[in-house]
Amino acid sequence: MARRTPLTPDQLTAALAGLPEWSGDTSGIERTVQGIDFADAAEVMADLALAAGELDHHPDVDVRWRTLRIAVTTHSAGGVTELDVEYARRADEALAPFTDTDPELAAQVDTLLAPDRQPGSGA
Ligand SMILES: C[C@H](O)[C@H](O)[C@H]1CNC2=NC(N)=NC(=O)C2=N1
Repeated sequence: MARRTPLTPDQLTAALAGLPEWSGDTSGIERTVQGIDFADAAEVMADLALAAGELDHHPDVDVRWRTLRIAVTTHSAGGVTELDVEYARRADEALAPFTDTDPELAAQVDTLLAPDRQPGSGA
C-alpha cells in the first residue's frame, strides 16, 4: 500500500489497535499527554521535529502548561495514511522516557519512600 493512500475505516481500526494512546477517525489521529513537565514537552518537541524531517511528515503540536497534544493527518491525501501511523509510532518513542512507568521500578521507589507501608509490613 502506498504510504500516502488514505486508510479505510477498517485499516484505521487495525492501526489504532497497535497505538493504544491514540484516537481519532479517518480524518486525523491524535494523542494527548496530561501532566508532562513543560521542559520535558520541549524536549519531546525536538524529537518530533527530527522525526518530521526524516519522514517529511509534519504534525500539529500544541504545548501548554502540563499538556502536550500531537495530531497528524496527511493533508495531501485528505485523511489518515500509513505515514501518519508511522509518525505516531515515532512520537510514542519520543514520549516513552516521559510517560512509561516500569511497574517493577515504581514498586522499588514505593519501598524506598515508605518502607513501613508495604504489603506484609502490618502497617
Ligand atoms: C512536499 C512534501 O512532501 C509535502 O508538502 C509534505 C510535507 N509534510 C506533510 N505533512 C503532513 N502532515 N501532511 C502532508 O500532506 C505533508 N506533505
